[in-house]
Amino acid sequence: MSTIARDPLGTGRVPVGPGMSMFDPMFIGIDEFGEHVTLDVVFHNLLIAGEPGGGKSGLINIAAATAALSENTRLVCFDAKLVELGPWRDISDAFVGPDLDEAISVLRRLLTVAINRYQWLLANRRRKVGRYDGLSTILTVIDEIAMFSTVLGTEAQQKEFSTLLRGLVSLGRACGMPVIGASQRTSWDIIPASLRDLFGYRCAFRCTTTGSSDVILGSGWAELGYSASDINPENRGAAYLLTEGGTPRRIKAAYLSDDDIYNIADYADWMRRPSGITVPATSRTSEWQMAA
Ligand SMILES: Nc1ncnc2c1ncn2[C@@H]1O[C@H](COP(=O)(O)OP(=O)(O)OP(=O)(O)O)[C@@H](O)[C@H]1O
Repeated sequence: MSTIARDPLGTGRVPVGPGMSMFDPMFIGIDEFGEHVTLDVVFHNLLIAGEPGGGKSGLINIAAATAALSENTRLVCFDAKLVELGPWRDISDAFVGPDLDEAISVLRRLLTVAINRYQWLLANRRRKVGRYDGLSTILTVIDEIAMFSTVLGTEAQQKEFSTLLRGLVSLGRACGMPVIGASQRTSWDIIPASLRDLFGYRCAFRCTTTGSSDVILGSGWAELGYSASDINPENRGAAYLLTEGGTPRRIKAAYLSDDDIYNIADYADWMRRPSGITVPATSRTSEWQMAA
């Protein structure tokens, strides 16, 4: 009789390592023709915005789940509400709740890692990291940017957070440190064009006005007929996705229920233990190594 060492999903079977990589296309849903929609997240930042209940957290969790199951990938989560990204806290290198001091300190550390990686790239005569460099992908996921940039802390701290975030979004993409940021509020003060334009991928879930849709996708798209205000409020998970150089595309994001999310998070946690079947990222540590 075979013995199952550990079976977090309670399926009675030994799970097989998924062998996923952040360098592979990340599946996020289907388009209006039923075709798979995938993103190249390692080299692009993703901005997700739209009115409450549109489906932002669903997409964020798809990305977090992919990262959690991918080899050599680390997660850094910012979630002032705690519960949206909470399932991933045990496998995150850092999980920041409603604490702006901590948010600033974690962003500073991420920027230091990014700068060290550029020094490494320069020393190795390279312009961006590759799949076989051995450097981990560090995915930073921020749910509700506005909580950190306008609600918590003092004005000076909020400004510092916004500056550091802009720095990470500008630096991260070539050194394997992409950022996925979400916002419920779709106004210029929360998503200024100078920040938005650093996101190569922009996903607009249902918005109330054409103006707020343009804040996410970019000025002029609503006039050309691409406005997330056209999305039926009942059609949750529907969005316009703009990828670099393209025109916005109607998509329906994939969706994971809360049970799915916790099952994947438990499985990822088990897989990441040294005794698991694979060890996707070097073990969790409170101090990131210089370029790992
Ligand atoms: N892709 C999807 N397919 C089907 N249903 C979805 C999808 N995404 C979201 N939903 C439904 O819509 C509800 C709200 O989704 P979600 O929490 O992701 O919205 P949100 O935009 O993050 O809201 P908030 O800003 O309040 O956090 C979900 O509980 C789910 O029932």
